[in-house]
Amino acid sequence: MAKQEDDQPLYEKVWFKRKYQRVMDTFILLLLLLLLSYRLFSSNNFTIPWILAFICESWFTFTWIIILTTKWTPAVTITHPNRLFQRVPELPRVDLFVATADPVLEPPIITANTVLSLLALDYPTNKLACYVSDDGCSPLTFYALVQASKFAQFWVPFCKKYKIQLRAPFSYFSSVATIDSEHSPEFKQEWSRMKDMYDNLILKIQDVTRKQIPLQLDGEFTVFSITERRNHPTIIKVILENKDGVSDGLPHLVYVSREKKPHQTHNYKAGAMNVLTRVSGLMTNAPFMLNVDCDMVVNNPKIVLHAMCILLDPKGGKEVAFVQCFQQFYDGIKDDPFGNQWVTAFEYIIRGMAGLQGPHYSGTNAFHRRNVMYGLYPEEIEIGRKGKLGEKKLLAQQFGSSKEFVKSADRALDWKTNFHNDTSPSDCIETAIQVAGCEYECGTCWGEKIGWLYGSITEDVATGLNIHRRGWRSECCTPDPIAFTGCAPRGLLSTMVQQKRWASGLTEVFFGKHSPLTGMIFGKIQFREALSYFWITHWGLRSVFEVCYAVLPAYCIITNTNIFPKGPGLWIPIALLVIYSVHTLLEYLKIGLSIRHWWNNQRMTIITTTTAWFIGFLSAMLKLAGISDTVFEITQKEFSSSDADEKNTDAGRFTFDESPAFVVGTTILLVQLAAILIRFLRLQQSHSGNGCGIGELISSTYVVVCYFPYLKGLFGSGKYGIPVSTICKSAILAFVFVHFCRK
Ligand SMILES: O=c1ccn([C@@H]2O[C@H](COP(=O)(O)OP(=O)(O)O[C@H]3O[C@H](CO)[C@@H](O)[C@H](O)[C@H]3O)[C@@H](O)[C@H]2O)c(=O)[nH]1
Ligand SMILES: [Mn+2]
Repeated sequence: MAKQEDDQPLYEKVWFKRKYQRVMDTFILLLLLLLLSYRLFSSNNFTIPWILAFICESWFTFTWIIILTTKWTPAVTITHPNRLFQRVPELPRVDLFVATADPVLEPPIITANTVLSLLALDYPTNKLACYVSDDGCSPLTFYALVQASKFAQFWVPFCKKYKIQLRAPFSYFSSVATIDSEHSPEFKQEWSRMKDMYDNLILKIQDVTRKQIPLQLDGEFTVFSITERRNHPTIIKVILENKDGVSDGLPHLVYVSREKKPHQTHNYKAGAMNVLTRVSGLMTNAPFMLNVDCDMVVNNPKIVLHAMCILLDPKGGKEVAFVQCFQQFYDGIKDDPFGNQWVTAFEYIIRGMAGLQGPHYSGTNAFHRRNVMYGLYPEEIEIGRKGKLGEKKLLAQQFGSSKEFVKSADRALDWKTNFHNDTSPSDCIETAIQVAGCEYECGTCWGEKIGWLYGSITEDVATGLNIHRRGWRSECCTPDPIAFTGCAPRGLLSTMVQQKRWASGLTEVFFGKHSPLTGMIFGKIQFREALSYFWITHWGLRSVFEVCYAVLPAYCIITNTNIFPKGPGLWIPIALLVIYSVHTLLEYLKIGLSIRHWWNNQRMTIITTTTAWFIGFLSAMLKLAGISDTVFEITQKEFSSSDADEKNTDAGRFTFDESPAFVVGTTILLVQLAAILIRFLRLQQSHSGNGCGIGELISSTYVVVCYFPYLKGLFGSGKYGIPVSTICKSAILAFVFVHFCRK
């Protein structure tokens, strides 16, 4: 019996078929091919718009093939944490990384909650260490963490004693706002005490944030009195230290604000992660690292155990470089008005990738192997790095000049999961300050071959791609309840900032030296995996085709030409639109989403690709041309206490500002409106025979329907209206376009 248990795997991977989906996807592909061949063989119609339409549709067909192969063989992983204790004599250490960068866009109370939820994980506390990177170098964030650590002394035991699931206090207290009589008096008493303490914590943090009580920069805080955000020495503070190594105490908690100098590039989040990797390498050197964004709170306290099932599995585990949990949100607005919750993308695309070489790394909610981050290849598993590159001199060239760090890296590169340092964090502060300096990486492999990669503001995709390129696999971990939840952008403006950043970052990857294509040809990215990476990284480029396809019908109406067939041929694009819509709608309904959710997402796909992605693409092009650099603009996170929600009755309404993305959108809308107007006033140029038909009118109207929130914005006021300057710019552009068409 015991023997049998020994043989049971720690996790299973189950591939499944979505037959109906396969049929529909294939059918849509056939329709696309039919449309393309119709275009090829209708020789009477080789006009410029016709050829442009053909090029765009070829591109769409190509991306459809990619989506189809990505979705073809989805898989789920089932983990068995209860077997872990029988199979693994000693659980390995895990270092927990949290990144924050701006105390205004990322309120410290959010970071404090994330940290509290991590400190309270169901895992031996002497095996955990939590490192917070603060790129904002903010005394407020530090203050919030210090206060949170005091609260943690009570909060963590409370959570563990009563097996609380939600261990970020704000999510717990908003789900359990009052307690009823069925609980024991003891629990009630402790609950009230916790609630009071937490309310007190919020008050304290809010008071200093709103500057009602000035933060005294003395004692622990003195270092902050001489700092500027972009010009300051490294600050490392050990806030909590589990000196006795007890398994039911509190984990270490370390605050790190890496050195910044005004003219030194700091590589945004990737740079921050690399500093945490080195600092933690000196302090705890855990074989595994979990990284989360400051807003991603733990939703399933057993998540580390689930992830360890995959990473420690004797068979599968050795090929798996990282375990990715889905990005899900606790404050998503109903029916996803801005299309930033990605529910279907995870369900269909990422699960699809999970059935191939594995999901891409999405920047947060991922467990990494330290030695893989240090550049290890799967072949080096058994021998470790020692055999080949073990020489200390070589290691120092790659990892930098700190002897202590090189030693720790050397140990990490040995394929063992139970290595660790015996020193305690506060013993290594001086060496840690050295490795967090902004010149430490000069001349080393950091950001190139080691750690999080530089050069793209979507460092996550680049880094994951590089790991897959070396032949590693990755795995999804989707336990029930879900692992982490975070803030989804709550408005159109922050959504646009995020989407623009992704589009430019992904374009950088697409055209960079670590593109999916080179990864496949020169590396070990499998063919279908490379295709799905192609899909992720082509977002910026896709916008060019989408913008082109959106203005083509308007062009045709104005010039009285056509891109769609007439007569029976017109049924091909109509059938495509209808079947595609019904099929995607069913995909939404099948996983419990509403029709409204589906429509919002359809609409936002058109709006986002033609605006934010287009601008993102252009800025990546400027970077590639060496004209300007791309900047990591942080997404705003809002701390949603219940009263803020009440005020926020208009959540989901579109708001606008003067950003260039809105100029593009407004121009596209005005061009369609102008075209439709021209058509109804019968101002079109007359043509013999081949004039514009109903197909173009339908398309143009469809674009207007998708852009309806913009139409409302034209007449809206305040933040709900498109700024006059934007309307003027767009009107001029639209006028130039119409004029150009009519010439
Ligand atoms: O200079 C910087 C900039 C950002 N961050 C942190 O990076 C994280 C992600 O930034 P956020 O603005 O929340 O980006 P999202 O749009 O939510 O990010 C998604 O996309 C990013 C890549 O574009 C990934 O890094 C993220 O993990 C992923 O969640 C946050 O914790 C920031 O504090 C830093 O530490 N330093
Ligand atoms: Mn985020």
